Amino acid sequence: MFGVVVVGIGIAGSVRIRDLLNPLPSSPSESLKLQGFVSRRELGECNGVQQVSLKEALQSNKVDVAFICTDNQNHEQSIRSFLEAGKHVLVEYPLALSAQAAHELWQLAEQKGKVLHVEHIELLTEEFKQLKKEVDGKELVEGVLHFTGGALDEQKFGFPSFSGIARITWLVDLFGSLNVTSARLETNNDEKYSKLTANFATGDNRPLTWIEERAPGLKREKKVKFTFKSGVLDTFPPTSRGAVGPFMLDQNLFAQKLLGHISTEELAAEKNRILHCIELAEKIKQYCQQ
Ligand SMILES: NC(=O)C1=CN([C@@H]2O[C@H](COP(=O)(O)OP(=O)(O)OC[C@H]3O[C@@H](n4cnc5c(N)ncnc54)[C@H](O)[C@@H]3O)[C@@H](O)[C@H]2O)C=CC1
Ligand SMILES: C=CC1=C(C)/C(=C/c2[nH]c(/C=C3N=C(/C=C4\NC(=O)C(C)=C4C=C)C(C)=C\3CCC(=O)O)c(CCC(=O)O)c2C)NC1=O
Repeated sequence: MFGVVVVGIGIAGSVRIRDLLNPLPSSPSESLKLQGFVSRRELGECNGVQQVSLKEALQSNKVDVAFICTDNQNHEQSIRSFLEAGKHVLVEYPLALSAQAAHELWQLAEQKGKVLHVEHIELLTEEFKQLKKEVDGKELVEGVLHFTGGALDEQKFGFPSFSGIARITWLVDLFGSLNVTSARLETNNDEKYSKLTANFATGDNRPLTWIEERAPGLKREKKVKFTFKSGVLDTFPPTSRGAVGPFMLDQNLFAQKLLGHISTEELAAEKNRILHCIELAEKIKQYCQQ
């Protein structure tokens, strides 16, 4: 059994508590036991789970694992503290808000011999799995991924290439390692509007464009237009709702890592993808600030 604390009780943290309290029968998640949660607010109790202080969570020998579900700007500090205290860590993406911090945190986890898992529900949705099937085996000519969504506070969630890292992860998972060729950010502070445009080249030197557009009230939506030698893909293939939600799938994967059931090859591939995506986010930020 691994004792767990959840840190940060917003949307993601609440889903984590729900899923920890209701593990799928006979799934790896049954080896996780929720011991408490950490919040800056005085919540006392949440679904029968006790609030604990950050200090208690770090020091308690009943806690083996921390789920970090706070705003992005807090991830680095929280991960560092829990790893230093000898705990395994699951963190909601993005791992950190700079490539350097990401590398340091990974090094620390390895030094401490602890699992550092970066949630990646964007790869675990039925929508993405179907898209990946469609794309598999096709030869890309050029492509665009356009995301729209509500405004995010940059103070809390970081530069848009980091808060939007799930879109980079999609492109890397579909088309392999990428290079950033240019990027720009347009903003209108009065309207809390931001539009990031990043241009990539694939390993075969094919162009990919990512647009991340955010403003209050903008609907959370993704559009793709992938031109292949064999034709254009510009609608998402139809999907049925998966039997198990993406956060639960991610939690099961994490539990399998704790149990030592994931191969070293798979772990290394995941680490490479995560660090590669963070490096792309960093390069995009640099281009935008030039
Ligand atoms: N909402 C979602 O569907 C998904 C969220 N994520 C990630 O999950 C993280 C949280 O996102 P949301 O839950 O959507 O945001 P949110 O704003 O609803 O929740 C963040 C919570 O963390 C708390 N918090 C911040 N600093 C803290 C600290 N030092 N100690 C304790 N609590 C602290 C805030 O008060 C807030 O309640 C982000 O990293 C986000 O990228 C990732 C995938 C999906
Ligand atoms: C309803 C309001 C709503 C909010 C405020 C919300 C926030 C939100 N959703 C995210 C990702 C995500 N959110 C979801 C899914 C959900 N997340 C949910 O809160 C719910 C209800 C679902 C529905 C099943 C998924 C699958 C991702 C991964 C990225 C993606 O594929 O879009 C992220 C991480 C950053 C990002 O990739 O944009 C945030 C902050 N999502 C929402 O849907």
